[in-house]
Amino acid sequence: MDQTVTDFARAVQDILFAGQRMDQRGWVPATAGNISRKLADGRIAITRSGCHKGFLQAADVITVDMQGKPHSPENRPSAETLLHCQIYRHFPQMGAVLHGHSVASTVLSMEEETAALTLADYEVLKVFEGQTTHATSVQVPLFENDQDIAQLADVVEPFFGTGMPAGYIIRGHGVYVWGKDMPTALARLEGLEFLLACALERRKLHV
Ligand SMILES: CSCCC(=O)C(=O)COP(=O)(O)O
Ligand SMILES: [Zn+2]
Repeated sequence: MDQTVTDFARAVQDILFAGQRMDQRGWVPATAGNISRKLADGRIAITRSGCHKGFLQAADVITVDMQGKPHSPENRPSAETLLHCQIYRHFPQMGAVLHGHSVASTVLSMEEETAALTLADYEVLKVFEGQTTHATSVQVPLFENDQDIAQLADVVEPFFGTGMPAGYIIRGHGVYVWGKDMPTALARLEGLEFLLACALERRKLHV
């Protein structure tokens, strides 16, 4: 079988599996969230816009180029495709991007008045690239939500030069994480969501 077809088929499997895992944890309510995987030929396999990510079918995964243009004009890619493309352009070694809408990321980002959420002294910080100890802190940048995704991408752009270690959060919206492959991206998402849940619980204790 053609390597390209096999690679795409494997990407579809990765994306459907990731959607199920994210749905099991309540991170893709309604039709929220989107998932992508870079293909060996430089195309991006990404979820269609408006489908429930917990019940994806193979037909719900389409391909776009690095500028976010679908290879088949009749396909409507995720409304947030440009944010995925931006990550792949800045981090060519990355192979998967996940976007989820968890309660913790949504609530904490609406409560936090500064420009970043600080996660410090947690053992699970070691899930993020380059982190080797609990005795550290990770800043997760917060960006204002915007229906104009190209405009939102422009706001995020300067932060890629700062070595964002874990990903970022759009206020009142959700998280973006990435990894060299889907298992790594999923581990980062689960690690970040665990830490956000801890932070939310701690805020409840101190009300
Ligand atoms: C119902 S959530 C609103 C859209 C959104 O934020 C999202 O993550 C899903 O958009 P998509 O176009 O990828 O389905
Ligand atoms: Zn979203």
